[in-house]
Parts: sequence; structure tokens; C-alpha cells
Amino acid sequence: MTAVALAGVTKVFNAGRTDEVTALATIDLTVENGEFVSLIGPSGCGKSTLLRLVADLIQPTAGTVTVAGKPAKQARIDQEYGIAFQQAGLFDWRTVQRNVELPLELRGSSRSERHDRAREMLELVGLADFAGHYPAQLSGGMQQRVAIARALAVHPPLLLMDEPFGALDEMTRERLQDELLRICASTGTSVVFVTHSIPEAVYLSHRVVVMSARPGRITEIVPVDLGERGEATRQSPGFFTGITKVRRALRGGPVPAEAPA
Ligand SMILES: Nc1ncnc2c1ncn2[C@@H]1O[C@H](COP(=O)(O)OP(=O)(O)OP(=O)(O)O)[C@@H](O)[C@H]1O
Repeated sequence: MTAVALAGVTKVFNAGRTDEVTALATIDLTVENGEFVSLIGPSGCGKSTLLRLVADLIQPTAGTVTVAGKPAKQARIDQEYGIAFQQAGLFDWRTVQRNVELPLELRGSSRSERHDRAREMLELVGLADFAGHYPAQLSGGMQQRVAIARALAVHPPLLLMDEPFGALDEMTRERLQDELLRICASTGTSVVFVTHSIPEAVYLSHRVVVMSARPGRITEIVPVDLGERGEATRQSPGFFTGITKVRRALRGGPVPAEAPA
């Protein structure tokens, strides 16, 4: 079974109005179970729109979105995925522990199950000692780790991440990249990851999906075969080759139309 399948997906915003935008045009993309796929492309090419379609936060104008073998809506109801966005999106008035418990509350899990699962997730992201803290007492990187713990709390087979590390300094970012890969490897989670960073996409992914602006299309899919990642990977020739391939693919796409003001 595939984790995500988009077939002939088109998304038009404000259809029929003067401000009509075709954000995505005939997207076909499959993400296999356990696969890490990044989306990269110029600003406005529809990366977030694609992710929101998979999450069933918006619906396609045409085409189908299947998640874990089900229509996107059913997958949302069944909590088949977790979401982590650039803004950690934590609730300030809830402790770290209770933030991570939230999706379990929505699922109706018992108090003890919620507690134990949240603890397990906080251990996983190295924040067990901060369970009783409030988000404002944590650094940006720690908040992002809480958001990842929350996204993983229901043990979803799929994570949807929209520039989750975009606001972090380079060192923290690299550390969290490694942590994310470790978590995915240990849990078998598939990931669809939006980023603006070519090195980040190459480092994390099995495949990098390169998109063109407007209407957003997939221009190339670059496979990355770097084996197990580690500090040496970032210095390796294969890593730089991957970066060059993605950069070329980004340059090679059609010239983006002028964005309306
Ligand atoms: N709710 C909406 N209503 C109207 N237009 C929208 C809406 N959401 C997105 N768009 C438009 O769809 C296009 C794609 O937007 P999207 O946010 O998916 O791009 P992106 O690739 O994620 O951009 P960025 O890299 O800047 O985050 C843009 O032209 C955007 O203005």
C-alpha cells in the first residue's frame, strides 16, 4: 500500500473570479510507505497547497488524493497522519505534556494512555524533562520538537511537514534533521516535507520533487541514494552531486510567470 497517491490533481483557487489562481495543475505523485519525499520549488509554486490537499484541509478541483489507501477525508478522520508546520503552533496555555496529548484527546484516548504516549513521544524527541514547562519557556528548536512529538503522538504512518525547521539556526536545524531521520527510521513513518533548502531536501529525502511555478507542476523527481545519513554525509561527494542535480532541475524548469502583486 502506498502512503500517499495524488492522481491528476488540479487546484484552482477563486475559480471564475478575476483573482482566479491555478495553484496546481495535473499533479501525479506517489509516496511509498517508509519513504521520505521533499517538495521544493519557487515561492508560490503550490508546495503548501499540495500538502494541505493531502491533509484534507482543502479539496482538489480535479483529481484524487488517497492517503493510506483511503480518500483524504477518511484518512483525516482516522488520524492517518500528523502535521508539523513552520510555526510550531503550540497552545501557550497548555504545558508541553498537554500539547502533545491533544491529538490523543481528540481521539478519545484514556487519561493514562494519553499520559504514557505523550511521555514516550517526549522521550523520543529528548524533551522528557520539559513535560511540565509551557511553550514560552522553550527555545524555538525545542518548540519545534514538541510539535513533532505532537504530530507523532497517535503513531501516524505519515508525517506532513511544511518548512518545520525554516525558522531555526543552522546548527539546530541540522540536529533536528538527524533527529527526524532517526525517529522515522525507528517508527517506519513516511514523510512529505516542504522546504526551501536544497541541502535540507537532499540530506533528508529518498526523492526530491522539484516543482515549477505557476501553475505548479512537477518538473522533475530527483532520487537521492546516500545510504545511512550522518555527519560524514554532509561532506560527501554524493551529497554535493545531489545538491547540483536539484539545483539544475530548479533552474531548468519553465521561467515562472510574474506573480500578481
Ligand atoms: N486560500 C487561497 N486562496 C487563494 N489563493 C491561494 C490560497 N492559498 C494559496 N493560494 C495561491 O496558490 C499559489 C500557491 O500557494 P502555496 O502557498 O501553495 O505556494 P508555496 O509553494 O507553498 O509558496 P511558499 O514557498 O512561498 O510558501 C499561490 O499563488 C498562492 O497565492
